[in-house]
Amino acid sequence: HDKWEIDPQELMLLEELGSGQFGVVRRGKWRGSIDVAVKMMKEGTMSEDDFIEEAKVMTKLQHTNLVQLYGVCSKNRPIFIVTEYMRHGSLLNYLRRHEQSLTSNQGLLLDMCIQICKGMAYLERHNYIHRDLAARNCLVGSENIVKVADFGLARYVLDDQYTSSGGSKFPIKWAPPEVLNYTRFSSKSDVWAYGVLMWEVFTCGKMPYGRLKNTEVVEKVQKGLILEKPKMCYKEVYDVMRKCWSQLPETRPSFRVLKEQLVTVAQRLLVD
Ligand SMILES: Cn1cc(-c2ccnc(-n3ncc4cc(C(C)(C)C)cc(F)c4c3=O)c2CO)cc(Nc2ccncn2)c1=O
Repeated sequence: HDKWEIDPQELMLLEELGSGQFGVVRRGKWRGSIDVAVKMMKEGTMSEDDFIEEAKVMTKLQHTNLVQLYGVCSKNRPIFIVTEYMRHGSLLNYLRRHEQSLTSNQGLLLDMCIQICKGMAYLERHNYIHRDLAARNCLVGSENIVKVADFGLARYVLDDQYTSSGGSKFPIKWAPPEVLNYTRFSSKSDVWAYGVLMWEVFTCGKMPYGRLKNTEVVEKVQKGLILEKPKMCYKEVYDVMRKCWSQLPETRPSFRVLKEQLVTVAQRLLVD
């Protein structure tokens, strides 16, 4: 019995949550009571057989700050990917919608960053690379729980506009020099993206580098230009962000080290 195979008859599909990279995603109920999100994979968007193989590994990645993959319905087409449901949707939309209340609450913003860092430190420990970490790919649940979503899925996207660094959908603004030049992904390229994600959090969802075109960002990043300190961000927090943007991957801290630094900063700031 394949543990990661879900019987579609045990699923009840409810309202649409949005349409992501691979097609429509709907809220659902699994076995009558478990809240789930169901991705219904549009044909031709993903290398399905490779993904189904990888799903066996992904279901084993379990952490409070990772959106849990419950399993797949792979016996018919389109295939369904069934995950944990997060009621407040993407972190990017959440930041933009709650900007007023969030600007005065640095403690909460820092806590969100620490939660994501914990999820990423778990992936790092398991030598698992996200490849598209950004606020749009994190989700918010009840009680300000934040989780990393869609980790590792980038490997199965068939759209070259997304996969090639020259493509229109490639996440240039979250990519370090070694990814821009050689598409060399690693946990340290995830760390660079995490620094940009921290910047997104402390600007309540602004677009990094504003209206600069991707080509201009590539040039500036390679020259060592980095994102400026968000107005409402403590200097100690910005100092951590900057470490994520070291030109050389080996000089960037690991997520394990980042988590310790952020917790220390939080303790010092929130005591005062
Ligand atoms: C689990 N989950 C997923 C989603 C949801 C909905 C639509 N598209 C997506 N997305 N978004 C982004 C995305 C990105 C990728 C990359 C390979 C990394 C490029 C691959 C995906 F497959 C998705 C996807 O499916 C999601 C994210 O997987 C929304 C939820 N929740 C809510 C709640 C309220 N309103 C809206 N959504 C939720 O709980």
